[in-house]
Amino acid sequence: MSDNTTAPLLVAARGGVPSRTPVWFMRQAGRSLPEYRELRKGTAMLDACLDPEMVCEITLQPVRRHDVDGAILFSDIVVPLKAAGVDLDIVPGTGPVVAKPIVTRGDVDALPLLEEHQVQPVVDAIGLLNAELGDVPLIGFAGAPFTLASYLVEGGPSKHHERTKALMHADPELWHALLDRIADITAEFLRVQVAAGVKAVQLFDSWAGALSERDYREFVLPHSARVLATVDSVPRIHFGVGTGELLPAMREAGADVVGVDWRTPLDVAVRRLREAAPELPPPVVQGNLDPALLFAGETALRREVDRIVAEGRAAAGHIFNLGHGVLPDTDPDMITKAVEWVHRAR
Ligand SMILES: Cc1c2[nH]c(c1CCC(=O)O)Cc1[nH]c(c(CCC(=O)O)c1C)Cc1[nH]c(c(CCC(=O)O)c1C)Cc1[nH]c(c(C)c1CCC(=O)O)C2
Repeated sequence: MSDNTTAPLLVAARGGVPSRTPVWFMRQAGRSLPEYRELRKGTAMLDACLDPEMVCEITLQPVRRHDVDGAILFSDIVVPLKAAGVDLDIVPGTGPVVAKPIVTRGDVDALPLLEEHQVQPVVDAIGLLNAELGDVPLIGFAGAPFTLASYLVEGGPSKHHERTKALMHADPELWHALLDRIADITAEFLRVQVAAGVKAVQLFDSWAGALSERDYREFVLPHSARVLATVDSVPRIHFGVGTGELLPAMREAGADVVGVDWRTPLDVAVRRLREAAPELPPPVVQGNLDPALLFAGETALRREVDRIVAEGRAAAGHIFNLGHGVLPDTDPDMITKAVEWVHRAR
């Protein structure tokens, strides 16, 4: 098995010069692929996530099909909560739904911690994957404390996160106790993945963009920082949606690579990161094709790919990705083409 030290994704993540611009797509494994839909027939999402052979096969599907430079472990941000014993499910078309949302101190104290044996199927899947993947690095991931807290407090997906923000401001002590507990679970889940052999990790704080920078720094950053500090032996990617105002703070939390959504051009993101922390090494970024542009036809898509590769040159390293996940109705051939164009762009 290779140690992937020359894999373009890992070279770029360290700010080096890769042999080609590395590219992978968030949600590359999943509903855009007919072979995924076929395999998942009759198996619930969370059951699939805890079946090592299925996790291995679904993780490999986009690697075989698209020639991407990274494999993202097929799982979900709520898997460690479910494995630890939280009563929740992933409802098709809705997302994670929690049976008993968190309201009181008693609810927080009752949140279980994660024990390694509870995610043994994920450990087994990582073993199977590393035997199959060759030089393509496997990326592990977890949901960040704020995004997981939003599901636990709201009880499901939320547009405005009003219960979450109300708890944060009305009872900061309870809020910090909750995030502390979630950070323990998330940190343990990432630690287990790294020990099992993932080569990089991504911390998804998908909904952090709902916060002001002030609230992010006070109520979220210290907890995400504690999580990221536990996995400093591998490159750490930190991503959220709508986080143009938060990019320097998200880097400060301990990111080696800052994920950028499509709203902020990469050269602008790099300038913000540099200006906020001139003492740090030049920034490395990941992003940031708008997932909707995979529907725009070849001419428009190619133009966008070229623009993003050019803007990414402002960074010390650039990992090409979407600005958020692949949409379910995406034509997989457009993903394959986008990957080809990223690799050819000079
Ligand atoms: C917020 C969030 C979730 N899950 C995740 C996030 C963070 C990333 C983001 O911001 O999109 C992370 C996630 N979820 C999934 C992956 C797999 C790996 C990959 O990126 O390819 C990853 C990295 C699989 C999945 N997770 C889910 C699916 C779809 C379920 C299915 O195929 O039956 C997949 C492939 C379910 C899920 N899980 C979640 C949602 C909102 C949904 C969609 C619900 C729906 O519309 O049906 C919560």
